Order: sequence, then structure tokens, then C-alpha cells
Amino acid sequence: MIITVTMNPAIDKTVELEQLERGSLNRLKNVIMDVGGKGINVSKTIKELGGDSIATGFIGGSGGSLIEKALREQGIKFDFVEIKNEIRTNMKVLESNGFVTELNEPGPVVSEEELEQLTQKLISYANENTLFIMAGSIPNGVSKTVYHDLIQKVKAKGAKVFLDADGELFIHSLEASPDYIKPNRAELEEYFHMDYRADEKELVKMGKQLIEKGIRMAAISLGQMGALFLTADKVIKCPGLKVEAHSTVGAGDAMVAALAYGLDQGLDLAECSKLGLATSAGAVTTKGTKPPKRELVDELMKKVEVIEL
Ligand SMILES: Nc1ncnc2c1ncn2[C@@H]1O[C@H](COP(=O)(O)OP(=O)(O)O)[C@@H](O)[C@H]1O
Ligand SMILES: O=P(O)(O)OC[C@H]1O[C@](O)(COP(=O)(O)O)[C@@H](O)[C@@H]1O
Repeated sequence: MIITVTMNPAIDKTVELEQLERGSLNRLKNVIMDVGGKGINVSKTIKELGGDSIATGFIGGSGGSLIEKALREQGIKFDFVEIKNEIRTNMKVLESNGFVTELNEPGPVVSEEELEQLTQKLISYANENTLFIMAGSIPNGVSKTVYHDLIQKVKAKGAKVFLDADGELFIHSLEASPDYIKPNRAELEEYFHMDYRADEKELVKMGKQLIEKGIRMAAISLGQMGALFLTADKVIKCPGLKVEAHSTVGAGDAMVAALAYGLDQGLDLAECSKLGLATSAGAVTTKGTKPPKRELVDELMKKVEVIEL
């Protein structure tokens, strides 16, 4: 069973306008609302691919009720810890030239008791057949070592963990050896303190260094350039697909979802890579943070090139 963990869920508000003028009145052309946060997006995409997951994490206030309503309507199972405070709204500003400016709120304050409730919930789900997706930022009042601590606890019960986090969260979590990771180029370069754009050889070298830390599979996503997928004995490159882009927000989550679904189904690295690339490219064609339809993913999969390096 796949369990997604969203510690900092959000209502994603995508606003469209011609061009953003800083310091002026901007009138919007269109507004789209989606329920989001990384783990929740992963659950939405897994459902669209034909799989099942349980969405967990924190939920609170009227935004929380909206998320539960949307998940119920989409037939996605959920089991959140209800917190006292209201969850956040994240603004995605989409300009007609394709520029996306993301304004993500920090999130509510979560108490120690609420965190303990979530910890116990995750431990109760953990066994050899569980794959946890721990994804996204964490709310206020929670330590940056939280994923590290949770990974250790659920791995002790035989579960596997797919981690998608950045900055300090990523650094601490790696010390607990998550099984699967999906850093994007910027996250990887930041982790390795690179102050210039790494070339393919350097990206592969950095990916291999992460694998040596005990990670089973590392996907390095490169935006429109595609992605690299590494295990201890294979490196695969999939060049990006040319698609009509509407919003790149949610593309990373779509890749995580497809990889997790593929791994859970026992697909090999090449098949997982193909599914990951097609699903993420499909996500770019949808408005807001909606997942792509399975039929589109199947069409795109025919176009994915798998190159062994
Ligand atoms: N403009 C684009 N055109 C085609 N595919 C894209 C585009 N942007 C992202 N993707 C796909 O989505 C994946 C994840 O995007 P990326 O921007 O690297 O991740 P994140 O959203 O986590 O920063 C990429 O590896 C690629 O397959
Ligand atoms: O928890 P964070 O890091 O603020 O990210 C949350 C945001 O990321 C998203 O999940 C999209 O992420 P990706 O573009 O990386 O797929 C949004 O839906 C959400 O607003």
C-alpha cells in the first residue's frame, strides 16, 4: 500500500494574467483552485494512473474540509490528523509568456501533540508492504529533522520511503537513508554546494554519490530537459518530451507519483522511468495542478526515449 504524507497541505490558487507588474494593480484574467500539497498531488496522480493510496498528514480549518471533500469526490482514501489551525493557500501566478511565480505560505503552527498523533498513525501503517511518500515542506513548530526521524521509525518496521524534500529537510533526511528520492537540478546543486549549472556528467556523478549513501533509486528531474534515473548498477537518461505547457506546477509531484506507482507494481527501472517521464510531461499540459489523464500518459509513453548511459 502507498501512503502519502503531506505535513503542509495547501489550497493551490493559480491566477492567470497577461504580465505581472510589480508595485502596480494587476487585474487577473482567470483563477483556478486545486487541492494540493505534494503528497496530496501524488495521491491524485496515482488515482488517475489507476492505482490506490491513502493520503495522510495534517489537515485543518475550512481549507482542510475542502481537501477532504475533493478527495472523497475523487475516490481517494484519506486518514489525516485534524489540527487546530487553518492550512495554507499557495498562490501560483501564471503569465502569458509561460512564466510561473510561486508564492507559498509557511503553513499553520502544529503542536507537539498533533505531531505525535501523526507519528503514531504512520507507525501503525508501517510494514514490509508499505511505501511511504514523504513530500514537501513542513509546517511551523516542526523540526527540520522530522522526516529523518519518521524515516527511521517506519523503516524499523520494514517499510520503504520515497522522499521529496529540499534544503535542510533533504540534508537531514538523507542521513536516515530513504529508499527513493527525486531531487530536481536546483536541489541537487544546492546539496552539493555547486555555484554553476552542472553538466550531465556532473549530475550523474552527484547522483552516484547519493546512491552510495544507501539510496536504491535516485531520479534527478531536469524540467523540460527530462530526467536521469540511477540505481546502483544502471543510469538511464530520458530526454524531455515536447508538450504544450500550461503550468509546470505539479510536474515534480506527478513524476514522484508515477515512480512510486511503478515501483509498487514491480516495474523495472526502464519502465518506471518511462512512466515517470510521460506522467510528468502530461502534468505540464493541464491547468493548475491537475494530474494528466491516463490515456494521455499512455500516448506520451510511446514517445519516451530510454537511453542507458
Ligand atoms: N516544460 C516542460 N516540458 C516538458 N516536460 C516538463 C516540463 N517541465 C517539467 N517537465 C517534466 O516534469 C519533470 C519534473 O519537472 P521539474 O521541474 O524537474 O521538477 P519540480 O517540479 O520538482 O521542480 C521533468 O523531469 C520533466 O519530465
Ligand atoms: O510544501 P511546498 O514545498 O511548499 O510545496 C507545495 C507546493 O508544491 C506543489 O505540490 C507543486 O510541487 P511541484 O511543482 O514540485 O510538483 C503545489 O501543489 C504546492 O503548492
